[in-house]
Amino acid sequence: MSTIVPPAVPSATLDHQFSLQNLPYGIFSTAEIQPTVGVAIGDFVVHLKNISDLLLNEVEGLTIEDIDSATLNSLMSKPSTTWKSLRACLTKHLSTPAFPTSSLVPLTSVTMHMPAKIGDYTDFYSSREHATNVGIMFRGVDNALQPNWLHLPVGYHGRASSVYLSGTDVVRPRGQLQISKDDPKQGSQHGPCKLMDFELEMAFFVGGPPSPPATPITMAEAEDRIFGLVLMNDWSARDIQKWEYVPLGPFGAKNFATTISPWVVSLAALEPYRAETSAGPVQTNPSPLEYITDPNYSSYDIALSVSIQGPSMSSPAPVSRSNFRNLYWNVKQQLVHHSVTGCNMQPGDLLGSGTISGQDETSYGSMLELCWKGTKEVKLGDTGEVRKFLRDGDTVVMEGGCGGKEGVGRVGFGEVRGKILEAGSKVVKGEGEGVWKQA
Ligand SMILES: O=C(O)/C=C/C(=O)CC(=O)CC(=O)O
Ligand SMILES: [Ca+2]
Ligand SMILES: [Mg+2]
Repeated sequence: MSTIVPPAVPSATLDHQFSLQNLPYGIFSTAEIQPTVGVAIGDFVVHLKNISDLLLNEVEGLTIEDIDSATLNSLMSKPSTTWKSLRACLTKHLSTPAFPTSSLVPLTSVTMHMPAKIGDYTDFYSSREHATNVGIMFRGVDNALQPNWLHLPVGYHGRASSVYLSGTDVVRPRGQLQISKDDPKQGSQHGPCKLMDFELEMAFFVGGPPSPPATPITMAEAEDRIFGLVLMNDWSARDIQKWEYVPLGPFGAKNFATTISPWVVSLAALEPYRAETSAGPVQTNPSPLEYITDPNYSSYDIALSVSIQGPSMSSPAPVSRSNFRNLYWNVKQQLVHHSVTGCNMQPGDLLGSGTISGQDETSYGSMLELCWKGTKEVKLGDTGEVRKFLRDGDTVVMEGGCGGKEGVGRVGFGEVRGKILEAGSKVVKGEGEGVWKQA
């Protein structure tokens, strides 16, 4: 556990989201530096290639591709022992006054890029409160939580190629919408989504060498197969979803855009913030089958928030505050269940947590729940503005981090943000791989 301020980077105080405890990985570039691997520390990024002699010498199994590539896939594909010794090596050198400051690039001068080439993307549905709330709204109180839900982490395979980086503008989708809200027999019409929504999620990147087919990952192996976590907004078109989801689940309502934050935070960084078993949901009624039983409920105390900034507002107003530990199924259980049938897991695969809603209505992770399918208005601070679903020009900002533990550095995730553009708007590639902006 790192409790000191690195002498060569005085900005990395214990209160800084990129304290010495964090050391998240990302892909950055500047006017002079092509996209490459960096580690955030205080107000700077460590340019790993710049200290490659030191790292390659001391970290067994590390290669130059791992620390100088346009994605983190090579580093992710290494065994967890390599990521752990890289972290230990960085921590050791950053703790000395002799750390070479010539390798530090100011955060204000960098452009961030997609952290990895995502081979496959899966999204879970692991908050009991979210599943219950959506179930009540889509299927009624009696069928809210399906009979399988407490036995396995429900999920669906999403679309990897439309996972974009924070900052991407999201064009309001067009699709099929039910003509009558209450009577599906009247059929559908084509038009712009009217019930545009966000979903507050986190997601993890699979790490370690690719698993061969028919080789399920066990609970004992799971932590060594999780490279790190990011924030995620799973943009959702609720009216498209309502009409299309029967019986195979989400399709076009969630395949047009999903955005993630650029810095990947390791489980080692989160370790001091592991949630007490008593702080998480109890899994005893029913107890999970043995292959997904976690002896110590493994989750993390990560505070999460969602804010919305309308076009006429000067800053985003908070609409929800939740916590990662609200999830019923944890990341290890999600990974193990995903592979139980023999599904091969690859470094760079992205697994979304599902919308993170808590019990309190101020902790709901989607507008669908916050406005209870349009029956309530959500106030945007004291601006006088209210919302049910998202309007064109609205920017959604999600933030997350761990902190406030005596003597332990903060571990922040930064933010994931995105603006809604009017249906039919054109976008072009923005600054940074994985970013799309209004044309
Ligand atoms: O039909 C339903 O119950 C709704 C499913 C979802 O909205 C899927 C989803 O994205 C899961 C999640 O984020 O928790
Ligand atoms: Ca989702
Ligand atoms: Mg999505």
